[in-house]
Formats: sequence, C-alpha cells, structure tokens
Amino acid sequence: MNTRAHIGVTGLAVMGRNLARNFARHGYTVAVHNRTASRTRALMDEFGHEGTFVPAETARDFVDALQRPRRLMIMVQAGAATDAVIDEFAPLLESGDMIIDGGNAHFADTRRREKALRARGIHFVGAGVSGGEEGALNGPSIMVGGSKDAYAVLAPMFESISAHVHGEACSTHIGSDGAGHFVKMVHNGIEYADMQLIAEAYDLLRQVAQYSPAEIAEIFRAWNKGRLNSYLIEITAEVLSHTDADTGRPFVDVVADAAGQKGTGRWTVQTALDLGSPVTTIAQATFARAASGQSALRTAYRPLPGGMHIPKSRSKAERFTSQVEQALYASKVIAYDQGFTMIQDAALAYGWDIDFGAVTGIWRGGCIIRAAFLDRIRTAHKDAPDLVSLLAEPAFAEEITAAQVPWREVVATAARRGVPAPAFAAALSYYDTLRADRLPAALLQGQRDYFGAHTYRRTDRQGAFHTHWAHPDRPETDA
Ligand SMILES: NC(=O)C1=CN([C@@H]2O[C@H](COP(=O)(O)OP(=O)(O)OC[C@H]3O[C@@H](n4cnc5c(N)ncnc54)[C@H](OP(=O)(O)O)[C@@H]3O)[C@@H](O)[C@H]2O)C=CC1
Ligand SMILES: O=C(CO)[C@H](O)[C@H](O)COP(=O)(O)O
Repeated sequence: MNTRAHIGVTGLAVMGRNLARNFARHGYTVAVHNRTASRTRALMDEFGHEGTFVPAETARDFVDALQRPRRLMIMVQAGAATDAVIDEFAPLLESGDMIIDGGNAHFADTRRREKALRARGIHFVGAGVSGGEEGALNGPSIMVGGSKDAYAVLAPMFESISAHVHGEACSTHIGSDGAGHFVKMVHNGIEYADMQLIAEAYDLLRQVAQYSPAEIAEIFRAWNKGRLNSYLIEITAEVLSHTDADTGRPFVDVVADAAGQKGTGRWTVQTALDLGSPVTTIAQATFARAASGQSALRTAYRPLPGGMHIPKSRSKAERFTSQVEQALYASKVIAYDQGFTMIQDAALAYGWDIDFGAVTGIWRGGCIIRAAFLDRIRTAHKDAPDLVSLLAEPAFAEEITAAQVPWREVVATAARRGVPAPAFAAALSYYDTLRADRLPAALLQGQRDYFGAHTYRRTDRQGAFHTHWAHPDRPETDA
C-alpha cells in the first residue's frame, strides 16, 4: 500500500467519523480504521465521495497508509479502550511518530501515557475536542496538550479544521502532557454548571412565573440576543419549543427527569477536591444530575411538604423573569470564574504555563460552552494575564454588583417556593464567601484545635498556636 495519508483516524463512531470527514473536506488524505470494520465501510459508502480516504481493516494496513512521521488520531471511549488501542498500535510505530488522543481522556491517564510513549520515542498528544457531532464535522474547539514541537507539526491541520472566530482558529497548544485534557475536563465541568443554571432558570420560570415551555422558549430566544448569547441558550430554546409527535405534549414533559453523565463533570469535581479548588457551582450541577437519578430517594421524599404557593400576576411574572436573567448571568460568570480558578490551581500544581487569553479565545467558537461573553473574558485575560478572578475586572464587577439584589431575590424565592436551585444558590454563596471580611473558618479552627490540637494562626501575630482547652485557665502556647 502507498503511504500517503496525512493523518489517520481510528474509532469511527460519532466523533471520529465526523472529524475524519472534516479533515478530508479540508483537502487532507485521511486513513480511516475502526475495530469493527463495518463502521469503516459505512463511512466509505456514505461519505467516501467527500474527499480522499484510505480505508484500512487491519492495524498494519492503517499504520502503513500513513505518511511519516505518522499522525494517528484515536477517537474511542476514554479509559481501557484508549489503552487497548494504544497497545495495539504503538508497537507498529517508529520513533518520531505521533499518537493523538482526541477522546475525553482523564488528564492523569494522558500524563501516564505521554511519559510511557515518550520513553519509546513516540509523541503522545492529548487533544480535548469539543463541539459534539456537529462541531467535529464543521469546526470544533481543540485544546491540545503535549510538546510544543508536536503541536507545531499538527497546528496547520488542527487550525484549518477547527472553528474560527473573527478569523482566529479555535485550536491552541495549552501546555505539556495532560494540560489539554485537563482544560477540556474543566470545559465540561463549566458545561455542566451552565446547563444546570439554565435548567434551574427554566424551572423557576415554569413553577414560579407559571410560563409554558413554549413561552419560556421565547424568553430564552430574547435572552439569546443579549449578554447571555450562547450556544446552550440557543439550543435550550429549541428543546423547549419542541412538541412530542406522539402525544402532542411539550417534549420536555415527556422526557424522564433523570440526567445522564459520561463522567467528565464528576472528574472535574473529584480533581477539584484534590487541588482544593472551590468549584461549588460545578459540584452542585454534578450532584444535581446524581440526585435526579436517585429514584428510591425521590419516592421517599416526594410526599414531604414543599414551599409556599404564591400565585404570580403577569406583571409580577415579567419582573421575576428579568430577575432570573440577572441571576442566571451572575451565576454563569461565577461558574466560569470557578473553572478558571481551577485551571490556575492545576497550572501551579503541574507546572503548566497556560495562556488564559488563548484558552478563552478557543472557547469562543466550536465548543459547547461558546458564548458571546467569552470575547470579553478573553480581552480581560489578554489585558491582565495574571487576572486572579473575572470579578477583579471592573466591567464584570459592575455587572455582578448590579445583579446582586435580583440574584438574592431569585434564590430567596426559590427557597420560599420550594423550587430546587442548587447551582444558583451555590454561585451566590461562593460570591458571599469570597467577599466576606471575616469567615466562620476562624470558629472551625477553634473547633479543630479543641478536639485535635491541630493549632491555629492568629490575626495579630505570626506563628502557630494551641490553647490547652482541658486546663481550667486555658493557657495558649506557641505550637
Ligand atoms: N459524543 C460527543 O459528543 C463527544 C465525545 N467525545 C469523546 O470522543 C471519543 C469518541 O466519542 P464517540 O464518537 O461518541 O464514541 P464512543 O465514546 O461511543 O466510542 C465508540 C468508539 O470506540 C470504539 N471502541 C470502544 N472500545 C474499543 C476497544 N476496546 N478497542 C478499540 N475500539 C474501541 C468503538 O469501536 P467499535 O465500533 O468497534 O465498537 C467506537 O469506534 C470519546 O472519548 C468521547 O468521550 C468528545 C467530545 C464530544
Ligand atoms: O465532551 C462533550 C462536549 O464537550 C460531550 O458531549 C460530553 O460527553 C458530554 O458529557 P456528559 O455525557 O457527561 O453530559
């Protein structure tokens, strides 16, 4: 077989098939392979005419079809499947060849794989790809980890197939080894928070303001013309205005209310606990999915009393809608800020030199969390690369200041009416926690010292101290 493909894609389910087509549509010759060969044949039958593909049914034929140094992209399930594919292909590769994992791998797996393959002279590139089926085909956002040299080789290809915003490609080198997959994981954590906040806004508009799904779809369409403009708001309006063909009822009313997850939100929260990053809104969004699936618990809790029923007049409903918009915007800024904080914490922990302006730049297009306000976030990061928080940027601080009364009103209304709003409440609590002059953490330190002699620091002098709580005079000593 002639060695002619610029890149090979193995794993031709939704993402791999569409990425392969995207490469081919941009003029690249693409070798295609899948464990189950019928998928490869299906791609050739349906889309073979779209460009130059080299179908391969065996691993050897696939590797032999690639130009050297080889670029072999894996698009399979994360975890054991990715290891199985690497184990199959790595022995067939040569020094200087490149394996690109475009799946949603855990960043720690990517670090392990990169180290092991580097020792064998193979470049391993962990590339987070976002945008789902449509993005993979028409332009995803690509978050690339691995060596700068490897990215330099891949950049022309990735930057041509990625989404573009104002002429700029949504693909960038994030940092070494697992940095790309880490940023993709946090992207998904923010995605969970963004989706949950939107879902809570819908629930409040439905239960408190008593709008129908079709009316709420129109509200979201109106919001999508303003500062909340984003892909997720846009698709929410589409889902809410959809009518189930079988029953004639709103689609949202016939879908079981138990949310699924593949695991990237859970990984974000698990990793945040390890790093000590307080991503409370993302955590609540992840737990909200878990709670929705607890059917036995929900059956046990369902008969218990809820909040007060206060009917809303139309004019009050309109005022409430505007308050929900403010609460949603403020909470969304907090969710993104928590994600950035977590990436900053990881950069420190793993020695990654991450350009936040570049990260927010590539999130403006192609990916699921793409949103108009990312343009402003990107400018904020470009203007101040060491920006500690979005709320340290005057324009965002002003908006949050303006939103805080309605934000509190919405969270209070949710509590009074018994409508769950865990992500709204978590975002507001995070804001109040970080802006507080004094936190009750001082009391926690006292408790810890009381039962475990864990010591505490004082506000008025340096050092660690311990109070001898069992002694009648409770003397304090330097620890
Ligand atoms: N779907 C989405 O919206 C997005 C998905 N991703 C990530 O992209 C990757 C691909 O996703 P998607 O296209 O949805 O496909 P899936 O995650 O459903 O994976 C299916 C593919 O994995 C292959 N596979 C599974 N186990 C093995 C194995 N042991 N050895 C070899 N191949 C195996 C399957 O081959 P076979 O046909 O033989 O079963 C098939 O090609 C995943 O990591 C996913 O998390 C990233 C962004 C968005
Ligand atoms: O990576 C993605 C988008 O960016 C995927 O769509 C992801 O699988 C969605 O996650 P989940 O299934 O857990 O909701």
